[in-house]
Amino acid sequence: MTAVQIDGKAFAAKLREKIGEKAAAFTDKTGRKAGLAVVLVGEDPASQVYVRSKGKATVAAGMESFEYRLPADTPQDELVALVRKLNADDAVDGILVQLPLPKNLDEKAVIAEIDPDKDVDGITPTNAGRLVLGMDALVSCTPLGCTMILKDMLGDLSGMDAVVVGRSILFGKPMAQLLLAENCTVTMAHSRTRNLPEVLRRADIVVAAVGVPFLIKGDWLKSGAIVLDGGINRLDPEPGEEKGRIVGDVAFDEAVGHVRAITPVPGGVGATTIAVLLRNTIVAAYRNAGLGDPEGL
Ligand SMILES: Nc1nc(=O)c2c([nH]1)NC[C@@H]1CN(c3ccc(C(=O)N[C@@H](CCC(=O)O)C(=O)O)cc3)C=[N+]21
Ligand SMILES: [Mg+2]
Repeated sequence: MTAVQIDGKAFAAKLREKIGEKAAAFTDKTGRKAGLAVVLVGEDPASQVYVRSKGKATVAAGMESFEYRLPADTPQDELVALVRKLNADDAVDGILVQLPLPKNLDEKAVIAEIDPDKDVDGITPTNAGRLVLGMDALVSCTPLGCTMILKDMLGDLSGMDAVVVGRSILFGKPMAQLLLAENCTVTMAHSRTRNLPEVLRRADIVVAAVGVPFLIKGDWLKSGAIVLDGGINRLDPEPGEEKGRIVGDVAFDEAVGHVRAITPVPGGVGATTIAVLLRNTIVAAYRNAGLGDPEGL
């Protein structure tokens, strides 16, 4: 079997078109653009890839982008003060603090400061709780994008065996909740899982984001599997390359000849993540402006 390559860029482009319309309508109704604030502390490589794609996409969608780049040794109280300032700023509808934070910072304490109504990553205790309880919530962009891709491809996911590889607050945990809500049988695998190939063997759906290049081998996957690769790993540069290539967590070249469908890296899940971030920002902007939910997103 040769897999369908899922075109994350095309999926994202369709979503961005709808978002652009909502953003324009928001500006008509309120007299200002919806705004997204991004805070990057230090130099995490995956975060740098994200920030680069994000600023451009935000402006292209008719929204405003506010970027804060802070040194890795920024003190806790300064970062908290910035988050509080953004919480209070009416021009800011969404706040994204890039994770992981440098080790000298208390990540949980920073996250708890974010206004849940501006929490476009869905990582505050309020939004995480609301997701688990099946209430309306802002939900982390990568897992929400993966769910949108799966539903677009398959329609009903009921009864499917899904394996989520990774258990982070941004990816694995919300991903598992979203798949549960779609009536999948969900298994969560992670760095202490004993026999990952065996766990993966029965998966109809594999969703991975752990940050280990090529961790998942082609022959670990069953031939009918649908594979969404959320890994963003920069390899060391090959001779003649200035920067290393960005690759996923799945050995794509092996898997592509084997499974039913797979997302490439780049151009798959990551491309969708950005569009979902804009989606969450416009949803937050509408709700906070008292305009209700924008339709069709
Ligand atoms: N609080 C927080 N929320 C996040 O969602 C978050 C984070 N922290 N920290 C870093 C990771 C990484 N991440 C990416 C999302 C999209 C691309 C992306 O745009 N990828 C494109 C372009 C890649 C390229 O430029 O080559 C693609 O895969 O096609 C990359 C990386 C979000 N993260
Ligand atoms: Mg893990």
